[in-house]
Amino acid sequence: MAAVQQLYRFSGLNGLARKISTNSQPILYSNWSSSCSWRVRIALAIKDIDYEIKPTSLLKTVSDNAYTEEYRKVNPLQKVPALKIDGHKLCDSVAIMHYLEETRPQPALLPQDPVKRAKVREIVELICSGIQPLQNSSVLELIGKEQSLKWAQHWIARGFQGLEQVLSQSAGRCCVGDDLTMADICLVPQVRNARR
Ligand SMILES: O=C(O)/C=C/C(=O)CC(=O)CC(=O)O
Repeated sequence: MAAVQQLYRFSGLNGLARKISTNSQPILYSNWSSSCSWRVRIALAIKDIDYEIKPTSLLKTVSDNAYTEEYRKVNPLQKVPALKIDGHKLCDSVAIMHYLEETRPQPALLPQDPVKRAKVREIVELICSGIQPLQNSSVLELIGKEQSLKWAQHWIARGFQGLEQVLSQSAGRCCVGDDLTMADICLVPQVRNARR
């Protein structure tokens, strides 16, 4: 699908190579394996916002990890992503995407049409509330090794079955019509989660 290829180009997986420059540049606390961090990297790339990336490990044994007291001041839930931008500190990938959309409207990540906007939000919600939180690493750790694969597969399969039904009505080249939106930004990292 052309849109998916486009998103991979936008993914910022090569974000580590981004140069660190002035203080006024946004700072993204991100982890390569975090699908939520990936959403924000895609949004920043689509909107052509240059930023500094702070790789934030999810392993307590590695320095610059998310479980330090220092990072707790950045994100009280000690999750990635977090974005420092315009003198503010923002957490939660969906809230960050909306902030970017409202402060830097072009290229738009939401359609103009209210029905299409609602559909984008429905898909975002389906993925970001209905799938991703149920299969993220902190939840799977609590479920335990024996049950975690079955658990993750169950919620991912259930979510994608619902999603496919929604997309059969809404999609063109992208999730809603032919233009890239927040829905596509959330879909691609979730597909990667499902495959791994
Ligand atoms: O910012 C969010 O929307 C949610 C973040 C998380 O749940 C942490 C995380 O990185 C989980 C993941 O993407 O694998």
